[in-house]
Amino acid sequence: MTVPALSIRALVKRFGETTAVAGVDLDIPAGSFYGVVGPNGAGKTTMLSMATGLLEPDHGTVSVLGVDLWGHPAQAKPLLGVLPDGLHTFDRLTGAELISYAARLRGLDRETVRARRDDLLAALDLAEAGSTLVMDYSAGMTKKIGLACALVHAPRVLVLDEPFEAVDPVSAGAIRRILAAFVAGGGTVIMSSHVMALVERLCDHVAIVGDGRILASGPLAHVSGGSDLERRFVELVGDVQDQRDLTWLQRS
Ligand SMILES: Nc1ncnc2c1ncn2[C@@H]1O[C@H](COP(=O)(O)OP(=O)(O)OP(=O)(O)O)[C@@H](O)[C@H]1O
Repeated sequence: MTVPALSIRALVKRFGETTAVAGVDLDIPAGSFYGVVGPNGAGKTTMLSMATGLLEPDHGTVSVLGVDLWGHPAQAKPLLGVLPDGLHTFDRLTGAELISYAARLRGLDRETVRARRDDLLAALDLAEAGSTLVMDYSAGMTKKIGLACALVHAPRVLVLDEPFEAVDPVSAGAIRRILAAFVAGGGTVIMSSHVMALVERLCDHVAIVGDGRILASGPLAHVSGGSDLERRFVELVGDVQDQRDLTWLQRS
């Protein structure tokens, strides 16, 4: 069997009384486009943060293409490209400077940095915004520059927290094309999203997370079980329990 892109074992994270991730085991096949879905507060961001070296687990292991992430971070991290949730970045740099900075940190030479920076700015429709400070970017532009930084060193595995959030439809199309080409070229994409239709359209595998656990995982058709993903999602995580009518919103 080929080595999984990401292999998560017995992963646990607690914040005080809250168990955000409650013992997760998950294998993400290399070459897959893997969706991670779940209700608000299910533990997706916490799980992906631990799976990418941003947050230390209380317990458990993570391997990236067979390399122990927390044991050998210097070998494992270059394999990853990460778009974290709520990117906190050096926003007093311009977009172009930020990409160059990310690329230089990864040890790319100046000529490669310049060429890739220009390619990414053009492909993500940020060429004009390249000389604008990131602090003046819209939410969607900030997402796109974060994605450019995640891609610039040509990683093998991309882990993206809500990559389409706040992104306009034209830019979303560009991102979809970039990600599809990345997977077609042998890369692996792992993406969290709340948009079921998007996951159904893009992903070939999916995991449904609830209460810090994996409720279902595997090929999309298998998890959806002949139904649509949204229905399966609600079946597994449950609907809003108190569905009271906000009658005071009605004028007559
Ligand atoms: N730094 C933190 N300190 C305390 N509690 C936290 C922290 N980060 C996450 N949590 C808690 O852990 C749980 C899981 O949060 P997490 O952000 O991982 O969920 P999520 O599935 O990404 O949610 P969403 O879909 O809303 O982004 C929540 O109960 C949250 O309140």
